[in-house]
Amino acid sequence: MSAPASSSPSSCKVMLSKHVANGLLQEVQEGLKTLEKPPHLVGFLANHDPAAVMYAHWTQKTCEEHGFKYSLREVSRDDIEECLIAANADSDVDGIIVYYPIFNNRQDQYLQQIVDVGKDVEGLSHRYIFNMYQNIRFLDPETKRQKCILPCTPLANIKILEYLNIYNTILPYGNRLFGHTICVVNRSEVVGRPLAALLANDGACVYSVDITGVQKFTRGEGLKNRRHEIVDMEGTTLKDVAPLCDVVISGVPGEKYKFDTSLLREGAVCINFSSEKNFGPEVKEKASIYVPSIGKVTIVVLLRNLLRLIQNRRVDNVQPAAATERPGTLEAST
Ligand SMILES: NC(=O)C1=CN([C@@H]2O[C@H](COP(=O)(O)OP(=O)(O)OC[C@H]3O[C@@H](n4cnc5c(N)ncnc54)[C@H](O)[C@@H]3O)[C@@H](O)[C@H]2O)C=CC1
Ligand SMILES: Nc1nc(=O)c2c([nH]1)NC[C@@H]1CN(c3ccc(C(=O)N[C@@H](CCC(=O)O)C(=O)O)cc3)C=[N+]21
Repeated sequence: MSAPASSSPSSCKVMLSKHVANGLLQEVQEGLKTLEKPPHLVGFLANHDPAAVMYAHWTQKTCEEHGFKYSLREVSRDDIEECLIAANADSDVDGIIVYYPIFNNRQDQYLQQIVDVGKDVEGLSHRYIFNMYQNIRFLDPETKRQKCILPCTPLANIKILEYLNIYNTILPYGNRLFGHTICVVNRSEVVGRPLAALLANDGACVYSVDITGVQKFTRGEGLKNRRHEIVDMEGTTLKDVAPLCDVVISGVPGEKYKFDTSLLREGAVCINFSSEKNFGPEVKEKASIYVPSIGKVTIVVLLRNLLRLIQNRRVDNVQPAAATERPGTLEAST
């Protein structure tokens, strides 16, 4: 019996993030083999935010399953500053993650700057954020042996786009998104804005959409600029830009928000990083590929960042004359 011609099954491929996570995990396992002892990640929990508690426990589980040591330190917010200073000085601690929000104001940014650059697994230190926006990829631009740390959720989105071959490896590293038009719905300082900047730095034309409007991030005509520039698109809304995009990435918090899939270009790639489902089931009628969540990749990226910190530290400890060893596998890609 053949299927009725009128209702052929949807041709959308639903891609689960575990496939990307498993590939990255292999890379992480290779890196682990080169170490004498398991890397030690310390998580500081100083709030009762359910999302943070869940993320912490989930990170712990992933660490323990894959040969990393994880310590969760639940502290009062009045003690967090001193605890961070102590962890910076403790040679038993390789990486530090602080779960936010804690004060939910500028004091959180202050705390982000206390974590030692050599232990900052989330790349929240000013130096990493500056280098990211400025499109400076190495801590040592001359010798290119120490890669900068990138924030986990934006980098997880990039790893998914690489897996989906949206990154075109025929093009040189740094230009591989040239020709793509990407919509990012969310412009928070922790995910949406860094993500838009990273994608534009890699050559994409990015429409960054938030509750206040649309901004366009690009490297200019023919990628003439070294880093992205931002233009405010006054009077433009999601309705105008979404149909232009071959990739749509959405991360709006709250269960009420739904991306209007009637705006999607036929065959667009759709990725959701919100903890809620920003795309309804009808997305499959329009999209070519739909990635419903990315959390698993985010956590593996966190572990990869931790290994990179250890690698960077190793390079730091080698005398320049002896520093002829080639960068390891972890430094070979983004
Ligand atoms: N899967 C992962 O690895 C991670 C997921 N998340 C999730 O991502 C979501 C966003 O987190 P944050 O960026 O920290 O939140 P946030 O509240 O700081 O930012 C939300 C952003 O969405 C925009 N927005 C809200 N309503 C909108 C609307 N109707 N139309 C267009 N834009 C709108 C806001 O303007 C803002 O730019 C949450 O669900 C969070 O749980 C966050 C971090 C990691
Ligand atoms: N310094 C810091 N960095 C963070 O990245 C951070 C934080 N603080 N504080 C708390 C929030 C919350 N957060 C989430 C991560 C994954 C999902 C998520 O949705 N994960 C799964 C679904 C979870 C499930 O299995 O049910 C997924 O995307 O597949 C949600 C929320 C990170 N946060």
